[in-house]
Amino acid sequence: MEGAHSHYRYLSSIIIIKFFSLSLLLFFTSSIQSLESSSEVISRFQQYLQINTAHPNPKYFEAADFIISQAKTLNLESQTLEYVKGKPVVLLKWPGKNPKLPSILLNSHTDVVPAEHHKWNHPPFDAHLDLFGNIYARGSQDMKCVGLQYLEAIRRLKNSGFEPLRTVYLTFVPDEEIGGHDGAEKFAESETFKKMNVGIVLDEGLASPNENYRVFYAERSPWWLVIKATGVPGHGAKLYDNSAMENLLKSIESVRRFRAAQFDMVKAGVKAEGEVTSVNMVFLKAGTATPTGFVMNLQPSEAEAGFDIRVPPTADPESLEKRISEEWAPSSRNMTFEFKQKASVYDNFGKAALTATDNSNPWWTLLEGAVKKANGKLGKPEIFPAATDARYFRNLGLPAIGFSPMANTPILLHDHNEFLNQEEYMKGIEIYESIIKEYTSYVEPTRNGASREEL
Ligand SMILES: CSCC[C@H](NC(C)=O)C(=O)O
Ligand SMILES: [Zn+2]
Ligand SMILES: [Zn+2]
Repeated sequence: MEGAHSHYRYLSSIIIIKFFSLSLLLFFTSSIQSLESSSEVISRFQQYLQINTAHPNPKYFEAADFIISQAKTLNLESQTLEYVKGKPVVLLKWPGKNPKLPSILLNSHTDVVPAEHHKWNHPPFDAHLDLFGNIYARGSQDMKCVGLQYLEAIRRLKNSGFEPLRTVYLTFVPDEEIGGHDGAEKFAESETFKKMNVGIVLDEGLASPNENYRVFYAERSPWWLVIKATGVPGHGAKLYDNSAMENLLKSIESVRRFRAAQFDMVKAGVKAEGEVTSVNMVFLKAGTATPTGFVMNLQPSEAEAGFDIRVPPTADPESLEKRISEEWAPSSRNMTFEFKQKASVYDNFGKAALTATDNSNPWWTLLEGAVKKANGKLGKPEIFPAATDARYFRNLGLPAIGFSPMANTPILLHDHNEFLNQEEYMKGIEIYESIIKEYTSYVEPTRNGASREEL
């Protein structure tokens, strides 16, 4: 009896051991499989990063060919629009089951800012993957990551058999880094865009050093101001009023007082970066130059300075214009001014270009829900401090949300050694998978509670 019992125990332990080794084997096989597929995903990201699309000579057609080849593997419709020669806009389409419903536009730009190669630890177009999983490349954060994450999310959805109700469009646009005038601006004004019947646009955001993704509902308008002073020239040893330098310095003092007051509100935590008007002097031009240097004993008759000003959509642009003409460049002090760029804070209908972040905007609520479902956390919605292509869509009165899913990542756009960790990149794909699923499945409810789709 005793022997039979121990024999039974022996057999059952063998069965248990076999069961565990089989599960272990299955576990490792599936990990290896997912490791393989994630390495393919990362390798596609590296390929895109390796295409040098830096200004002033971006390889736009190489980037377009790469995107189109990816689109083919996904069975997406593709077309290349060339509003300006040499500047392709690649438009991809994943048709929805109900083409009458407003569509979703996922936008990204293909260009990147130049890099000072010798100041990087890894060459900026090698897309080097280091031991920590960090991928170093210009564009890894701004914003080739987002462009390919959209595509990888679609790949996963397609592989799972998902079919969207709404149509998804993707645009890969040129020239964002130099203003977007020959890219997103022309596209947003086009007949093609009108026919797409877009309901919501997603565009770029910024990395977040903490666990909360940053998300943007508006942006500050760039005003690039040049002020010029003229004045009486004279001997460098003479004290007199109304020299060009003195006239310009009075303006600079006034600008600095304004700047400090705005910055103090940010420092005190009263306002966020995007909620104040920033002004930074970006050049100073004056003096009488000779081949051996500036003349030191001559007060020049002309002096000028340039300022990068960013105006939030919540600011009063008229009062800032008044300040510029009365305090920063008053004609009474022999001053003139011109704008190299002056984007309106209003949309085409004269309203502040803001995308609602409450339940009046279903796309906002859906985004919040989708990020949560994918185990991501959103920070408080912000005003983007600089300019993105999203402004061209908001100007048309469309909702546009700036979002680049990069948490726990230092903000390195336009910086040396820009990188993104591969795990963060993979997590971002899951986030977009969730967003695209929610967005494309959304059916607008009607007053009586039924959905428009049912009617
Ligand atoms: C004014 S067009 C240039 C666009 C650029 N965008 C970013 C994100 O740096 C900027 O705000 O300076
Ligand atoms: Zn960008
Ligand atoms: Zn940029």
